[in-house]
Amino acid sequence: MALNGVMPSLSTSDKPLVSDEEMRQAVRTLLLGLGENPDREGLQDTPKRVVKALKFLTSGYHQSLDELLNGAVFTEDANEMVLVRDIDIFSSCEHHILPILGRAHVAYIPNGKVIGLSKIARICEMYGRRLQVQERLTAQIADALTELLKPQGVAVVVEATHLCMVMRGVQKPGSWTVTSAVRGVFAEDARTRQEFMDLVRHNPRFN
Ligand SMILES: Nc1nc2c(ncn2[C@@H]2O[C@H](COP(=O)(O)OP(=O)(O)OP(=O)(O)O)[C@@H](O)[C@H]2O)c(=O)[nH]1
Ligand SMILES: [Zn+2]
Repeated sequence: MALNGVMPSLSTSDKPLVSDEEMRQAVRTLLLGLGENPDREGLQDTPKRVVKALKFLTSGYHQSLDELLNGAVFTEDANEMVLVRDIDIFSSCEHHILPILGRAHVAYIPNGKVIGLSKIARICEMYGRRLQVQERLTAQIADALTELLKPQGVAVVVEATHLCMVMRGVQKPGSWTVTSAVRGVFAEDARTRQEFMDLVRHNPRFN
């Protein structure tokens, strides 16, 4: 079953159009453009490190839902809301390639099938490790769960701070962006949506 209709994914065997060496040269050029000396001791390995780091931060392009799921969808006669909240998000904004840091809260109401809970966090990671806008990240998580489980509904809230708005540009360190995507019963029924929002707001810590 093809599970990648939600978003094109590069397969691990796709050959990159640009070699690592070319990428390293580009980073070296950036350093020169910044007025740095790329040959000084501290920077000698920087092009290599930057390429490695960027590849990791975008490794979600090379993952697929199939692979990530590892078969962890189980038949279960459950009809109540499942919510996994406070999933860390480390993504990169596609406009500046600067971090988007935050949390995702993901809920669904099953329709005969449940998913391994860790897989919900893995889905967030896969889409997070791409160049993103927060709206698309949020929608992709919701669409992936919809495609995988055909549940009664899915709701996703992402709360994040964009370092491009904190460290540069408008420089608003306290700003948080909240995005949501609702599908199925969460879109159709205000009470179900409200229940989700109440659970997201509730502080669940036992202390
Ligand atoms: N909708 C949306 N916008 C984003 C996201 N991440 C960054 N942006 C915005 O993308 C916009 C890009 O605007 P531009 O004017 O082209 O770029 P810029 O000159 O760097 O803009 P400033 O950040 O305002 O300095 C900015 O307003 C960013 O805040 C995101 O996830 N979603
Ligand atoms: Zn940005």
